[in-house]
Amino acid sequence: MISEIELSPGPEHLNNSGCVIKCSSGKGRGVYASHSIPRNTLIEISPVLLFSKNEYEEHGKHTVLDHYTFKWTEGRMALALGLGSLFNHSESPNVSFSLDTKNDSIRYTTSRHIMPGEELCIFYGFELWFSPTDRNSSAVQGIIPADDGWGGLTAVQHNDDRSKTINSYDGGGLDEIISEENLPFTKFKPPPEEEDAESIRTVNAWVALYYICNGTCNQPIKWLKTVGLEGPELGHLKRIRKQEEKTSLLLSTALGPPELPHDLNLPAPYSVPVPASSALTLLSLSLKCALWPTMYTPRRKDEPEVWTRGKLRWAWNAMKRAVDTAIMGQAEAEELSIAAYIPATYGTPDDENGQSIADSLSFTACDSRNSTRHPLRHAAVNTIRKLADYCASDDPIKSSLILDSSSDEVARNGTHYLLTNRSFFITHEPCIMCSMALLHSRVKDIFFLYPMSQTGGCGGCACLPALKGVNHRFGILQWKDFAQFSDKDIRIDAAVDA
Ligand SMILES: C[S@@+](CC[C@H](N)C(=O)[O-])C[C@H]1O[C@@H](n2cnc3c(N)ncnc32)[C@H](O)[C@@H]1O
Repeated sequence: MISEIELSPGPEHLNNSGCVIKCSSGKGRGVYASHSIPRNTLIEISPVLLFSKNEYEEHGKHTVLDHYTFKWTEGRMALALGLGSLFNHSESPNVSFSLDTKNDSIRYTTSRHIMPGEELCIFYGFELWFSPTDRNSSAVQGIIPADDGWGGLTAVQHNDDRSKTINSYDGGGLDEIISEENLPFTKFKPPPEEEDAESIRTVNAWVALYYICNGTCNQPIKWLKTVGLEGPELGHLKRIRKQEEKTSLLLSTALGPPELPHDLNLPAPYSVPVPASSALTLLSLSLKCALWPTMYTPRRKDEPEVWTRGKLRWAWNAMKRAVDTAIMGQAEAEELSIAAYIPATYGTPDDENGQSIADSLSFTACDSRNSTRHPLRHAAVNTIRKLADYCASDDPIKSSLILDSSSDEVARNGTHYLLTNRSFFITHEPCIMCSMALLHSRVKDIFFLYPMSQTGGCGGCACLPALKGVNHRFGILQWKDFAQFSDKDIRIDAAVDA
């Protein structure tokens, strides 16, 4: 790493974010930070020089320009002026870029905190024309970095694969509703919901009971609101039960009783069975409320999810991303060709500065059990783990993971789980272990391409969300036509756990 003193001050200061040009070992010139730069800083806006498709095909692509140009709209190619052409490629980029086609420029923003002297790199895409110096462990660990979705600095492709992998939902109105029979996937039909007293699942929870003195004593309720006992596991239950002059407080599901404040003079807590999930029908509501007041979150059985063209475009891109990641993992690290992708929720809004936060909220990983010699490093688990690591970080935008906490789905499943309200895309039907990990993470739905009849946990050899005793249901959607994503065959042995 180059020190701050070596880099500044000096004639290399080319922009006011303190980015300088230096020689980058084995890569030619590169862009470096002369001082630390916070995450999400716009460090460069490069105007572009545009080449028409013909001009580029006939001339540009036969020159060195082909190593510098970005794919633009309408088949055009763009050469970034300013610093834009000098960002080198990395598989763990620290800068993301967005094409501003209205203003004919490219905007470069740091995707994490940058240390002084660090090289600033972007991700060019999966198809490189050179051997990158930093090609190393990232693919091997099942960690594939974020792509800006534009394919990066690659030349226009003419091969058949590209024509086959065009998103057929591109173009047309985003809000156009696509009818059920024209959806590109089939939906697994879950069994009926619990309806009788026997099928209600419970968990034991600690409760404190007290008597209201003169109807005014609500300190215990105030204490409960501030004490931080509210875990996601109790999100489907009301915290207070009032029965005439008695009030009971729902405290926690911890193994041992929680400690109560001495000054409130509450009696020792006791443990009672409470419903393990919210009520989906009125019958189930009355049965569950007899145990403890429970939230009513009816599943709108007769109203299937509405799919618009825009949402299908989003889903198609997400599935394509999983397929590309699988192909890359197989090619680069001889992994099994299985990969998963968790996209940001459809319609994720930009931040207050108009910057997209979707990339920061998206996670992808391929299977890495071969390279790591770790039998549990499946693609689904690797991807969930990346999301979990992100949730454990101090990133200020991570609260955006829960985009609509008022939705039925969030209310039903609790707001604090890793995959609450999130869709999960995976190339192969996940095995029982991965399906259980997804269930525990409260995934909203799972999309896959290849069914795994001998090992799958989403209808193949078992169907986890349909099992009696599990406390969450998720949607299962199998894409009908896998050839649309790639002409490469990424099927795996039927006996393998995906
Ligand atoms: C857009 S230019 C980047 C600036 C370039 N280094 C220069 O000095 O002009 C792309 C070229 O940089 C080199 N390059 C970029 N990233 C690299 C990497 N990770 N490893 C090796 N070479 C890289 C390749 O030669 C590539 O064709």
